[in-house]
Formats: sequence, C-alpha cells, structure tokens
Amino acid sequence: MAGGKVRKQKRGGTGGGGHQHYQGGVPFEKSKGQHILKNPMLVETIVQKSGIKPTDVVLEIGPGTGNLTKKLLEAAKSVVAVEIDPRMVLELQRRFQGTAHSTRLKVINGDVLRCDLPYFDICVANIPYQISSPLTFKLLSHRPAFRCAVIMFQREFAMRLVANPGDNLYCRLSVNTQLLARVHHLLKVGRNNFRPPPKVDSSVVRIEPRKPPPSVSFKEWDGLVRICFNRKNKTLGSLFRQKTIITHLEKNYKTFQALQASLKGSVDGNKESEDDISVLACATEDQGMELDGEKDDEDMDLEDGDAGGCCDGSSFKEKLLDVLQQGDFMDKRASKLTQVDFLYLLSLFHQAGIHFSG
Ligand SMILES: C[S@@+](CC[C@H](N)C(=O)[O-])C[C@H]1O[C@@H](n2cnc3c(N)ncnc32)[C@H](O)[C@@H]1O
Repeated sequence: MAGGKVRKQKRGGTGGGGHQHYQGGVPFEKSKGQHILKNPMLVETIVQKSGIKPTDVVLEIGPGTGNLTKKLLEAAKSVVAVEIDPRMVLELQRRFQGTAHSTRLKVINGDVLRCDLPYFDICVANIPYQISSPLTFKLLSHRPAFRCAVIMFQREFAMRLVANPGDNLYCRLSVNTQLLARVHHLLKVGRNNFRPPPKVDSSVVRIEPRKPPPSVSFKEWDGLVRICFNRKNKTLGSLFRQKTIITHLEKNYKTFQALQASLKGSVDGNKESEDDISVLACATEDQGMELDGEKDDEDMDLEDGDAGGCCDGSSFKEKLLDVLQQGDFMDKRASKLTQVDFLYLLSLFHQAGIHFSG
C-alpha cells in the first residue's frame, strides 16, 4: 500500500544473502540515492527548522514515497516536487489522491538537473547525494532567488560547504558557495534514520542566497579559486610560477588585450550588469565542484618547475608575481584566504589586465 510499511525482502537467487528494501512492492534503487527518511521526529524537526510560512511555495527535490512531502504540505501553501523515478511518482499520487492536500501538490516527473525549476520560496529536500554539487549551484543560479534551502547532504559535503579558512575541509566548494550564499550547519543525522541506511552520515544545511548577488563574474572568480586550490597548501607564489598556469593566463591576457584593442578602448557602460549576469550563467556550468572539492591536494595537472626560457613567458611571469607581491600574497596559501582576500586578489589581477576565463 502506498506510503505504507516498508518491508525487507531477501534478494532471491543471488546466493549473496543481500537484502532488497521495498516500499509498497517497489524496490528501492541505490543508484538513484533512494534512502527514505523513516524517523517521523526527524522529518518534523527538518520542517520546523525550515521556517516555512503558510504562504510559501515549497520546492521538494526527490520526494520519494512522500514522508517529507506530507509534512511540507501541512506547513506550506503548496509543494512542487521533482522526482526522477516514475514508480515513486505513482506512489506519491496514490498516497495523496483524495486527501485534503492533493490540490496543493504538484509532482514533476523528471531529472531536477535537467528541468526548468518553477518559482519557489523555500526548498526543502532529502536529496540523492550524487547530485549535491550541481544541484547546489543550479539552485543558487535560480531567479528570482529563493529565501532559503534546507537540504540533507552527506556529512562531509555539508562540512565542506560551511568550512572556514584554516579548517581542514576548506576548499573550492566552500569558497564558491559562500560567495553566493550564507551557509549554516543545522543538524547532524545518523545513517539509521534512513531506510535502507546509507554508508555515510548526513547533515542538514541551510543555504540563504546573498541578496543582492555579488557583482563579480563567477567565471572569473572560479577561475582564480580553481588555480589557488589546485594545491591549497602551496604558496600562491609557487603556484603562479607553474608553467601551465603562466601559459594559460598569458593566452587569456593576449586575448583580452586584442579584444580591448578591437573595442578601441571604448568604455562599456553596461559592464557591471554583464558581470552580474555572468554570475548566474556560469554557476550552473560549474558542475564538477564536488569532485574538485574532494581532491584538493590530488587533482594536479600542473607541471612543477619554472616557465621555460621564452622572453615573453618570463616577463609575463614577472607580471603575475608583481601582482602577488603588490597584495602581499606571495607567501599566502589558499587554505587560509578569506572571501575578502580572494576578491582583493581578483581585483589586483584585473587591474593588471589578467583574466581567468578564456
Ligand atoms: C534520498 S531519497 C529521498 C526520499 C524522500 N524525500 C524521503 O526523504 O524519504 C532521494 C529521492 O530522489 C530521487 N532522485 C534521484 N535522482 C534524482 C534527480 N536527478 N532528480 C529528481 N529526483 C531524483 C530518488 O528517486 C529518491 O526518491
């Protein structure tokens, strides 16, 4: 029966003795991150901490069998739920059909990363963890900006989101998310609150988009942050001496110079608003954040050693190092830099005509 008791069945014929978890005859699929919340107290706490108003439209991602959906419908004006699995959509429809809530629930059957999101005031979700990073940036690029999102993440991902300079887990994901939003850790959640239990612990995080959004190009920002966190414990002086970095930035520099020349130095009065727009456009492109965040000190495609003997290359290297020197960044490490430090460094590079997006 829909929304009914969850039962465990032995997987037949495998000989492996493994268990398949079912709800209403529907087996859960681990590949879709189907770990439903089985603790009603926890569901209640999440809804309370969301601060939903009776006038709010709530977006739920991955409603599954509807345990959270039910409580959201009790608190909100309406709920829009995006679910990828048609079997779950059917379960949801059966569960709420004919109830007082049915007219206030809209279910979209689709992949949340591929569909256009509707207007919403608040997002509350227990998501499949494999989409954590792209989903976070898809939400943060959504307009109009929502009030807040209260989302269950894998514990380590959550701790990366909220990490501060100097924390072990401080990474590109922390810096980029915190540019666009305020993030707070709300709740630690043990794996036994789910059926079937996942292999990892979880945490609920509150994400509040910054309003107005920062007037910096996200692509430029992320280009700088990506380089700095490629080896977060190396000094910036040493990172910006790497040949691949110098070559890449010099190419951008020349392209930018050529562009400036072709524009004959004319000042574009709309520059600032273009930058604002690129914050939105580029945030959604950046879907490899989680992986990069998790590989801070391993993900290395840089070559050690100085740039080659080319005169152009050497003088451009001096230019890069001058910028670092000017802001006293030569001996600093990404692991300790604040948002303000990154903004200042980016502005110094821009003043020198050095850009991070090609
Ligand atoms: C962790 S379960 C949460 C279920 C339910 N919200 C709960 O808390 O009991 C994640 C749900 O997201 C769905 N899902 C997985 N990938 C999705 C995607 N890309 N877009 C939308 N839903 C997805 C799964 O089918 C599953 O129902």
